Amino acid sequence: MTEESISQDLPTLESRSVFRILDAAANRCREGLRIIEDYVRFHRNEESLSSDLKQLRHDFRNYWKELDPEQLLQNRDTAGDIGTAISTAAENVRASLLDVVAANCKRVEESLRTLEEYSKLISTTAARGFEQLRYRFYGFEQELLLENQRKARIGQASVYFLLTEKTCVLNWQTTAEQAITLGVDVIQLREKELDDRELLARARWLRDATRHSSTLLIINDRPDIALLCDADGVHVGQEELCYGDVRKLLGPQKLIGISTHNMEQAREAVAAGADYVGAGPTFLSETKSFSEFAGLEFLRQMAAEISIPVFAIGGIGQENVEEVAQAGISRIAVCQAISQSQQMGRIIQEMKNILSSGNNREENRV
Ligand SMILES: Cc1ncc(COP(=O)(O)OP(=O)(O)O)c(N)n1
Ligand SMILES: Cc1nc(C(=O)O)sc1CCOP(=O)(O)O
Ligand SMILES: [Mg+2]
Repeated sequence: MTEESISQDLPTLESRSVFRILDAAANRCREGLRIIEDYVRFHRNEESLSSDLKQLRHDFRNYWKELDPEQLLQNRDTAGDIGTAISTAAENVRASLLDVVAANCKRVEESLRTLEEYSKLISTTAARGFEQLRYRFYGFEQELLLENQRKARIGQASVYFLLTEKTCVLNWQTTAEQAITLGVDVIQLREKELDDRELLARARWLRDATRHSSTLLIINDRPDIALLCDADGVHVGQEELCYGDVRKLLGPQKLIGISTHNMEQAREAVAAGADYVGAGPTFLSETKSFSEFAGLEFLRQMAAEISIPVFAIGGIGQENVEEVAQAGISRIAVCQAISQSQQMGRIIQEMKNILSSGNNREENRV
């Protein structure tokens, strides 16, 4: 039997069945890919993943053409398909967008396996092609679903603490331990003058201190240190490595935050796939000096447009967090409001209460 004409040796009835199976599997695969692509495009707004999925759909079409689409169509018999009347209760209910995506990931994988197996009767090229697409799609599924888990974790955060030793009134370890115990949602190790070994040792200490807490650990600037200490992610500014390169280093499970100072940078960060953004500087900061301030107006624009978590930053504390909340932002990143505080627990709770007030909550935005 030649590679491309195996089907001519099949009994007619079997050939017809094979074409029906392949036609149904191809439709299931195409439809599942489209559903996932719509989610990435319209909900996640991620250009890179969207174009990767579009390329996979394009490659799928090339292997599908190896199967004699005319034959598939001629042998379609939807009226005679007993499967159209069979469905389970679970198939008709989805609890969340993530459930829709997860269910369609499985639909795509199963249909690619069906195409791979039955194509072996018609075209070895197509069979091998569907096999490779299946392996590629497993990577997409991991990135899609793990990214959702990652985004869910940062999506719950409201108070994010930047830990810099020289700003602490207590020693840095005590400050960190108190902040974690008193409920900061994220702690970021932000040190610019330590040598790499001391920075890594400090990062590992913080990993141990946060491991059994609900506090996420982020490393500022350094994806290498974040990787070595198994941090939850890294935060990079406009001058550090770009999102795509950091994602190559950290893989799909780690959080990547990006600093933004204007709407163009914010849109770029969302399009790249950032898990969250910092937005500032808002007010005069004792920790870092700036020649210009994005201020509250930038926060109002961010609150109105940006779909991923936005952490306002820059000179924010108990005395002005209300203004941040009124601008529509429900998350803050602070350094000295916590590191200089003599009543850390009260400050953290008060800021959380103000940030959780009604008018600035993201879910209340229409
Ligand atoms: C949460 C958060 N937002 C913004 C920044 C600032 O990062 P960057 O612009 O890279 O400046 P440095 O902190 O590196 O001086 C941040 N660190 N965290
Ligand atoms: C590190 C940093 N980045 C900012 C930005 O706007 O990107 S503001 C800032 C300083 C944050 O410290 P504090 O809360 O003590 O002002
Ligand atoms: Mg930086």
